[in-house]
Amino acid sequence: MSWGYKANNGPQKWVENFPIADGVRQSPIDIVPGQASYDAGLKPLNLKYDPSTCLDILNNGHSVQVTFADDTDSSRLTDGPISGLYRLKQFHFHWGASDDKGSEHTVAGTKYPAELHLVHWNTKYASFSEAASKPDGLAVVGVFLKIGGENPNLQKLLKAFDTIKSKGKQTSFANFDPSTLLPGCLDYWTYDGSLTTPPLYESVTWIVCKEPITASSAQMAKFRTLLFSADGAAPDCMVNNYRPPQPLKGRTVRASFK
Ligand SMILES: C[C@@H](NC(=O)c1ccc(Cl)c(S(N)(=O)=O)c1)c1ccccc1O
Ligand SMILES: [Zn+2]
Repeated sequence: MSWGYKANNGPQKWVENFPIADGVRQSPIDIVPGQASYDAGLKPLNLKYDPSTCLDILNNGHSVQVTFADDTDSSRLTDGPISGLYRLKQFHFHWGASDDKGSEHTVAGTKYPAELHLVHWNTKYASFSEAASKPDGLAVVGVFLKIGGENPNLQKLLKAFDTIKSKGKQTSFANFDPSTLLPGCLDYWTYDGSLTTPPLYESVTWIVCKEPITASSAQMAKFRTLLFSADGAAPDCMVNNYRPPQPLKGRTVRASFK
């Protein structure tokens, strides 16, 4: 049986096939603002995305993912806590069965209804898959979603959901600008962590934005119409696809803001 988010294959069981689940730099974590240390040396994030690199949107059986052409530097992240240039590979979300949970990172114990992850890989390596297992291989920008007014930029994504309801469904998705999903203020916390899904590689520089973006409760309900299950199988709602916070194990969380 493959990994998932249920009692019999979920986060508490992942260590059986992925022993690094008990590693020293696992993600997500609970971010405690009062314990983060302000670092004046941290640069502002420099994100530049080219909508023409947007390729398609897919239900990978664990989340909904939008993938990008990463054969050029036209959608990339520089500065912030990283050195060098990291190319955008994909973005995806994690969310709950109800509006009171769903994010992977938490802030002083507070759970948000969802969390967006923009996954970038270090161009000192030849590809995403080569970078994914290196300690400085990946940089993920995390953005919390909170319940508020309808988010028109999210609406473009949600409209595609009916065509990718079940696992393995994919459809072309062009000219989407992921910067429309970023908050106005790019203050962030940063720490060394891991993929939050198997294979849980400890290869991620996490960059978690302090300011959430909004989604309406109806938009959150749309995420919950997606299925973990493939066409023809018993429908299994895609909800609670989040890993809970992991032990900090002595790591420092830095803040880009006072
Ligand atoms: C669910 C999906 N995971 C990723 O693609 C993924 C990749 C990199 C990062 Cl950094 C993250 S994360 N959540 O830490 O931002 C998630 C997945 C994993 C394995 C096999 C198939 C599959 O679809
Ligand atoms: Zn993720």
